Amino acid sequence: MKNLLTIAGSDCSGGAGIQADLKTFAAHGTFGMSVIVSVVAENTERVISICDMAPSTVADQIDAVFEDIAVDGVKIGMLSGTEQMRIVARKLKQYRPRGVVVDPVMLAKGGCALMQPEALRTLKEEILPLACVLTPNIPEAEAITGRNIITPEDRRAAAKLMFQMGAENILLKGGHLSGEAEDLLFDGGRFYTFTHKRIETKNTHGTGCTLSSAIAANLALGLSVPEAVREAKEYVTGAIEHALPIGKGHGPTNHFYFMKGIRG
Ligand SMILES: Nc1ncnc2c1ncn2[C@@H]1O[C@H](COP(=O)(O)OP(=O)(O)OP(=O)(O)O)[C@@H](O)[C@H]1O
Ligand SMILES: Cc1ncc(COP(=O)(O)O)c(N)n1
Repeated sequence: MKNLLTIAGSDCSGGAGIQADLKTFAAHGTFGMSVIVSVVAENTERVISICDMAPSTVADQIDAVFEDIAVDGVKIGMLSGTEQMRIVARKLKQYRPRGVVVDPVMLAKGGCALMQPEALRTLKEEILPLACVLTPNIPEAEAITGRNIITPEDRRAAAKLMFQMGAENILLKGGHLSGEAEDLLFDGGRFYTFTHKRIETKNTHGTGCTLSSAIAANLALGLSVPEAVREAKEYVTGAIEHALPIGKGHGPTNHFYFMKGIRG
């Protein structure tokens, strides 16, 4: 059994954040653990409030996991502010886990900021270089690189820039493009594309969380980065195809669509 840790925010409505990550880890047959960095009161329609954990509470949770359990992979999601980023960076430098996937979460679907804008510099300087795989969507990549990303050439240039900034592999997600949902991977040498036709649905709450934790699980299970991304793309596509019409807004991805009776 591989042991996977998510360091992220809690989504009480179960569709994104820690909850999506733990469901993804379970669906990959791995043992999921969680360090809660922020408690987000949110649902499929809106974010009501965000309560950040004290940095010492984040540090204690990370210590509790690493002093006791062998960690085979880590996914980092929502880190709301500079202090939370600094403590996570310090602890990961101390424990040096393999296979860290960083999803640089900035906004919820409804547009609410999940990362304070002034934390962008710390994200770039302290979190991004920890990434074995960095998984920005297009607006996140624009914020990180400071460039507009419109054409396919812009996407390749942005990926190269994020590689130079210290991430080992960059997966630039295409959920925000029009047309096909095409994700672009750059490993410092080659580009790979992973494409699926766009699924017409409003139920896309937690797609980015699902994809990044599936990549972390696949890496821990021994796949190479391109294989881990290819399998994770298949997983998230299925989870969107069968997404659940739960709630009044953007319903959640479905992690158990292959199980009898849990269908969208
Ligand atoms: N409507 C869709 N049809 C097919 N694939 C999609 C669709 N929307 C997103 N995806 C895929 O889902 C994955 C997550 O991409 P996306 O760009 O939506 O991430 P994100 O914006 O970070 O997610 P989140 O909204 O959870 O923060 C990518 O592989 C993307 O191509
Ligand atoms: C705690 C938490 N982490 C991440 C997201 C992003 O997911 P989405 O953009 O699908 O709402 C979220 N809404 N909440």
